[in-house]
Amino acid sequence: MQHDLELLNLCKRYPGGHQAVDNFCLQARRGEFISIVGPSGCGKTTTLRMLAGFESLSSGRILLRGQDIGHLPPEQRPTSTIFQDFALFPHMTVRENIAFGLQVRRLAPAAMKARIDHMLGLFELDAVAGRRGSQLSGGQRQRVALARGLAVQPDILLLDEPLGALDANLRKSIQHELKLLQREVGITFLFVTHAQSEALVLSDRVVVMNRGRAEQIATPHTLYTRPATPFVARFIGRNALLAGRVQALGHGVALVDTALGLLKGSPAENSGLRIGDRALLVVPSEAMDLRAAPDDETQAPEGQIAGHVSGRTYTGQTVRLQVELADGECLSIKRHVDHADDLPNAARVQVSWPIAEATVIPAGPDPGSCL
Ligand SMILES: Nc1ncnc2c1ncn2[C@@H]1O[C@H](COP(=O)(O)OP(=O)(O)OP(=O)(O)O)[C@@H](O)[C@H]1O
Repeated sequence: MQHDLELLNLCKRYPGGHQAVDNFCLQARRGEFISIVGPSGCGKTTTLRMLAGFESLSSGRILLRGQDIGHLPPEQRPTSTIFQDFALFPHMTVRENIAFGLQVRRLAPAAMKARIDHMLGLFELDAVAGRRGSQLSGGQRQRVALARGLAVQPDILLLDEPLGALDANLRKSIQHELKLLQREVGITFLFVTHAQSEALVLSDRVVVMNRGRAEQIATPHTLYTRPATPFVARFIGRNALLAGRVQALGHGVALVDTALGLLKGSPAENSGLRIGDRALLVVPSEAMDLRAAPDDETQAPEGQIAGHVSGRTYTGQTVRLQVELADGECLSIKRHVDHADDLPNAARVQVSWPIAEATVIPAGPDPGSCL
């Protein structure tokens, strides 16, 4: 199958030697909504700018439907970019802003008018078509930016934190519109965001970037349930990470010898784990079950861990109980507010999880993130 977009071993080394993007690879299907998330400075914007042509590649290739576009100037690439500040021309009207890219592409006047009218209708901007960019609300400016980006009928829409400047309510409603729009126009979206939850809600797949590299590219569900690296396990969702060594492997189960006893999980696919390897058992907070320890049990049964409740935070219908373990580590476990008082502070508890819902991954090098 030919991919819509292929990024092959993209590298960017800025003058001065900083490696901002390091062998970044991604293949996207036509119409996919892909987000790139990662800590500040990990190379998200640089990747997007290389795609748009605003930044040169140090090495690597960008293929669009098989054609190498990596060395074309921005105006010759079939991409549109929407930036966080929307970059509208404040002195131009909404209509003129949308017309801009079409004029650059020298569209015939009749075709241009038809295209602009269609965009004004699609984004419900007819009523403000004559207003200047400086006279619009945040939401309207965002819609003009989208209309301007899509008017040129790009093959790929690149979005760099396009919702970052909006307040929380507007952001939610525009998120929804963006998803509907993407389905309607059917083109590939590449979306850079700091907001992990936004990426997980909107995307077909998410790229988790760290230090210029794609650590894992997967569906939101897989990232949550099967993180492939220690960085992803720390960055996505709320996971407990228990360090140890693999003691046994077989039948889809890995037995890990940890400071808290022998614990079980499911080895990550293609992890190459072997007996004796240093490993992390990753247990999602949602998978953890908590119960009071029976008085006559001083140690947790095999496969479970013992601790005591050391604090709680109420968040509406749910409570997060902090559970301190024997090694001093703390877990945060969600519980319905109705069951929170069953386990008062200082109560001795046992924590268990379904083996299939915990993932065992290689411990890897020490964790780190971009500075
Ligand atoms: N023009 C430049 N010259 C030198 N270094 C740069 C330049 N632009 C970015 N960098 C560096 O490259 C790295 C990646 O930057 P980039 O803007 O791609 O990160 P990011 O993941 O988008 O960050 P943020 O989430 O903070 O926007 C950073 O360390 C940054 O300081």
